[in-house]
Parts: sequence; C-alpha cells; structure tokens
Amino acid sequence: ALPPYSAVTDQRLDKPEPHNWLSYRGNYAGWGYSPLSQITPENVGKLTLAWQYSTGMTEGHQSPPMVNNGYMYITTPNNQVIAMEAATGKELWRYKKAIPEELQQLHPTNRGVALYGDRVYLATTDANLVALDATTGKELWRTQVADWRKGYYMTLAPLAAKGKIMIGSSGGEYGIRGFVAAFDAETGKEAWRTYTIPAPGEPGGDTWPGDTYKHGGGSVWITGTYDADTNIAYWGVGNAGPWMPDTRAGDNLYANSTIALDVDTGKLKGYHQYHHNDAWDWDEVSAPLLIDMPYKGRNIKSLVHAGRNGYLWVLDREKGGKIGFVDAWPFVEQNVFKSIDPKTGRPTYDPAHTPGTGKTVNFCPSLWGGKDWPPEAYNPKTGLLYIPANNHLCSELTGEPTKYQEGQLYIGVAIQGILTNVRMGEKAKKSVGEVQAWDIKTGKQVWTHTYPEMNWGPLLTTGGNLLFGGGTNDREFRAFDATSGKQLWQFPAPSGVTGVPSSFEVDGEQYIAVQAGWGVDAQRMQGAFDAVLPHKTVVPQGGVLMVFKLSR
Ligand SMILES: O=C(O)c1cc(C(=O)O)c2c(n1)C(=O)C(=O)c1cc(C(=O)O)[nH]c1-2
Ligand SMILES: [Ca+2]
Repeated sequence: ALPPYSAVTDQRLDKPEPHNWLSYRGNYAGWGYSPLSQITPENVGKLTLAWQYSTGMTEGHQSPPMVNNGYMYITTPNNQVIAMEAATGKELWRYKKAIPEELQQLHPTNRGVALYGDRVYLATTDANLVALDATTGKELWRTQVADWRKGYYMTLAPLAAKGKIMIGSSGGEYGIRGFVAAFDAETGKEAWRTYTIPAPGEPGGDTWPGDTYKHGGGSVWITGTYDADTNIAYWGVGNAGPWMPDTRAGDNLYANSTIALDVDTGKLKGYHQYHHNDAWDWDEVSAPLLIDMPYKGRNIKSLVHAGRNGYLWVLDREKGGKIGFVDAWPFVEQNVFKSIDPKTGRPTYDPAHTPGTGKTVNFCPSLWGGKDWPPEAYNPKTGLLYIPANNHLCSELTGEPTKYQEGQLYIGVAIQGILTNVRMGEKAKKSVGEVQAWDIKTGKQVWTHTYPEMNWGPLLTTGGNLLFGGGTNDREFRAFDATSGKQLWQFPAPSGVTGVPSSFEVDGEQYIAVQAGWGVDAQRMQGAFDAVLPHKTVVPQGGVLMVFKLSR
C-alpha cells in the first residue's frame, strides 16, 4: 500500500532524496544522475523486468518516469498522464487532454510532467498548461498559454520553482515568436512572459531586420535548469525561422542561445548565443547543466552544453546572471565553423557550408545536429559528462523562398528535401551513433562507444558507476560501466527506446525505469537513412514502460 502523498517542495526539488526522481533530469542542475548504488557493474547482469505497462499509444515516448515516495508518473504522446504504483505497476489513474482534430502534430510527443506541491503539471500539444491532483488525476485548472492555430504547441516538461510553473512553446517551424512564461502554481494565473525574440527598441531588437522578429522562431521545447542560490533559470532557445539566414540578416538574438531568466520576474539577466544567424536548424534548446568545477586553476560555476551545432560548450555563470564564455570543443565532425573567438566564443562560418535561398549546400553535422534533444548526463563521482551523439553525418538542403501564413509551416526548404536531407560518407557508413564520455575539466574525450546507425538515446548515470541508454534502431536498452565505457548488459525492448531513463528505490530495492516508444525525429532520421542506404530498417512503434530490478 502507498503512503499518503508527500508534497513536493522547493527544498526537495533542490536537494532531491536519492530514492526519488522528482523532476525531468532528477535535479535542478540537469544532471540525469541518481545517487543510488545498489545496482553496480558487478551485478547489473542480473537486471531483469520487475513489471511493464503498455501505454496504448504510438509515436515518441520520451518522458522520464518520475517517482515521489512510491508514486510514479509518466506522460505519453497525445497529452496523456498515467499515475502508477512505482513498485508494482498498478495503475492509479489516467488523464488525457483531448486536442482539436484539426491540429496537425509536427512532433507528436510529450516530455513529462512537473511535480509540485500535491499536484502534477502538464503542458499540452494545444498549448494549454494543466494542473492535476496528484492522487486522483482530477483537473484543478487549465490555462490557455498560446494559440495552437498560430503554430504554438508544447512538448516539454514544465519547470517548477518558487511557487511558479514555467513552460516554453514549440513552433520554430511555424513562424511563432518564442517565449518562456511562468504561471502561479496555485491558480494558473500568468505571472510573466519573456519573449526569446526581442521587439524593436528592446535590447537585441536591432538584430532582426524589419518585422522579421514577429515570426522569428526561438522556440523553447526542453525543460530549463535552475540555480536556487541565485534564483535564475537557464533555458535553451531553438532555431531562428524561417531557416534561410538571408531572410533575416543579423545575429537574430536570442535564437540558438542559452538565456538566464530571473524566476520572480522573468527578467533576462544574461545570455550566450552559440551561433548567430542560424542556417542549419540547429535549435540549442537543451538547457545547460550546472556544474561547479575547477578549471585551469580557478573554480568556476559552469554551464555545460553539448550543442546541436556539434561543439561542446563550457560557459561561466557570472555575477548578476551574466554568462561568460570559457571553452568549446567539437565532439563530432563539423565543417561549418572556421574558428571560434577565444574571448567571446563567437564562431565564424564557412560560406560554402552555410545554406541560403536559392543555394544547395552540404554541411555537417546534419540538421539533427551532433546531438538533438536527448539529454546528456553528468556523474559527480566519475566527473564525466556523457553525450548521446550522432557523428560523421551530414545534410544537404536547398533553400527556397517562403511566405508566412498563419498556422502553416514556415521553413524555406521543401518537406521532401527535409525528409531526404541526410548524406553519408565512408565514415558514416561505418558508424554514426555514439555514446561519448568527456572529462570537461580538461576537454578530453575519455571513451566512446559506437553504433552502426543513429543514437537517439537519453542518458542516465548512477552512483553505482553505471550509465544507461537506448536510442538505437535495434531496440536495445543498454548499461555501461560509467568509468570505462564497457558495455555490461542489454535488453531487447518492444520498440526503440527514446525515453528518458530514471532510477528510484522503494522498500530498499533500486529500480531502473524507461519508456520504449520510437517515433518523431528518430523515426524521420531512420527514413532519411533508408533513402540513402541499400537496406531499410523498420522499427516497430508502440509505447511500453519498462521497470527493471535485480533478480534474486
Ligand atoms: O522548433 C521547434 O519548435 C521544434 C520543436 C520540436 C519539439 O517540440 O519536439 C522539435 C524541433 N523543433 C526540432 O528541430 C527537432 O529536431 C525535434 C526532434 C524532436 C523529437 O521529438 O524527436 N522534436 C523536435
Ligand atoms: Ca526546430
């Protein structure tokens, strides 16, 4: 039997108990790290299914199973939340937010709930924020955040802190004007909204010509990280739109950036733009990990981000929310950046690999980047950062003129061209997907595990010196020795595993939980591989939550 539900407080989110998984990445710093250590390299071979559960949905199952003292919550595509008993899989309740039939989903997925107080918060495809009672699933309030008819949709797990529920909106391919917004956790009333694309007259407004800021993209579709000491949340901002850079000459702040927002007011305190005047659809939406570490003889409060642009970035959380540049290294083959300014981190581009209207251009990494949304993980015991990467992969895109029409795709590349964008040289034909381990204090890649084709596998690392991840089209879910990279265990899942794994403990037993459920852009990349490879690969769809423990 379950204990009474325990309210999720700011203190608990900031210092989560090792046996729980209370937020998207397990802590505010974004680590994807569980301190639990019962499962180890020595015994992981005995990991076996404790229970499993079919969600009844197809498409991309990406949310982590979140656990609060024996209560588990997952989300699925089509705005479904399922609450379960974490140890047994017994269903407690299901909630489903119906969405309008006319709504075409470009990215049919949902990345999870936020747990806060005695409530569960869900951001939906039709751009609503919903509060549910954690024990009954009853809808307590619902707030329309933006207009889905104008191309706004939400796929991310909300961020909860200081009495607020924060979200951002997708729509970078529909000509939205991106934002991060905060809502009162109690009432659902909007507290603030900060646009990622400044208007004329605002700081950065002059980096957008004419009216282009109105449809400039800058979507926000991955949960931010949070520094409770300074009350600043760090959010990643997506691509500038439309894709062709000559349609919006200028730096296009704050697209493709990390932005620092004060959680009380939403005020922009600082930013770092990873690449200006985006031409490659390299959304830099993954929030940077907060890691305090020694670096070249001084202690820095760093922000670490494995960029879709193929560089691994180390930044500095400076006083007042400003973000300083520290260092950057390519982690995959990259032919666009000719140099990086050692002071500011600003790259210069090779025009031969920069798309434009009326041009056909080849560039690496592909438009899905060195790493798309699947999150990195950081293990404070090994000191290593783990990256789910796609290496050696390139794209070819032809830019064409496009016109903004409300609710229509606003890209500037024909859909057929996007679906067949991938180009593979000799190296890519040998291997593409990688799990990389980096010592970020020195900028050295310590080990690499390669796969024949793609890796779309979010990572989990543990105090037991393990690293877990799926993401391959052979449907395997794997465990590695976190120090050496040696593969120790694998399990054939019912579908490809693009879910964020989590770990928790109930009654003295450690569990590893993850959703299988291939779809969205992992599936699209497979289609693009199939278009250039001599063989085709069918990855079956259908969501299944798998929960593992050690067999006795
Ligand atoms: O610009 C946007 O608003 C936006 C949203 C999303 C999303 O919400 O999932 C993706 C992307 N862009 C994108 O560029 C991308 O590669 C992507 C992959 C996936 C996925 O779930 O596999 N979503 C998205
Ligand atoms: Ca995008």
